[in-house]
Amino acid sequence: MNTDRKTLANARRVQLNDRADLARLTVVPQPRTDLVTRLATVPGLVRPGVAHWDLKERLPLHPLSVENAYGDPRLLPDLGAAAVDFARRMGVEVVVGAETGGIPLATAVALAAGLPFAFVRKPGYVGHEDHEPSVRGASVAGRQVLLVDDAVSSGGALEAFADELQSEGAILVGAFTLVDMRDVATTVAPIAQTLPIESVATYLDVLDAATDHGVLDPAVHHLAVDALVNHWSNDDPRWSLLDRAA
Ligand SMILES: O=C(O)c1cc(=O)[nH]c(=O)n1[C@@H]1O[C@H](COP(=O)(O)O)[C@@H](O)[C@H]1O
Repeated sequence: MNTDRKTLANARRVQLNDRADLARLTVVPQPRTDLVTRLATVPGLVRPGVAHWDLKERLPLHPLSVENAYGDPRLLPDLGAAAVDFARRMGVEVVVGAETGGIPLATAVALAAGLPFAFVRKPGYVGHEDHEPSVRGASVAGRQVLLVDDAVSSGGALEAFADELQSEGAILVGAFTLVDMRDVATTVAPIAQTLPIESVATYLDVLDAATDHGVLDPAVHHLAVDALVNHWSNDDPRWSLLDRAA
């Protein structure tokens, strides 16, 4: 018997007719630590070198190329499945991907949860026409939505996407991201302090796992975390130690 037929047979046995219940049976929960390790060891996601904070003070020392997670088609469904419990708890009716990095993940979440999918275009993106609708896909008006993005840091993007969704009449009940960088952000927008947000890993979790699995050198990691957590100033003499260690 193939997996789908087995799932259907189980669903009948326990008298589950609802599509969402059926989807729940097909989700294979993974210990979150395995998922963090898989994420942190995706080739190119954590770069071994050191870079200082960018001008907006948003990107930390090891800029992550989070979108590289989408280069592994076996990883994406498991990342999506990680949001299913959260979506249920929040009473989500539509999963909305934030352009662009949130869209593949949101697709995986919607499929895993058996929920409708939509995406919201990045506000102010050059090349968009003003008259184009900002939300595409399933209708979000009057429905409880989960916003999915690849990362949250200052919450600036979250705030802008929330405004777009609100203008379409959506009820934003939570956000799901791959990496939560609020742990190293210098400022966090009010919405990112109050909206329920669940993520696969924090930024520091990713660095820890990358170090444990040989992607990052432990000496670099130690100094980098110190710099991040204690917010070294730009003229801190310890930056030269970090440069030498890298
Ligand atoms: O394309 C981006 O805006 C982007 C580039 C980048 O290098 N890192 C990065 O996190 N982002 C996006 O920036 C947003 C998170 O940053 P905050 O707006 O500071 O929370 C998310 O929408 C990310 O997709």
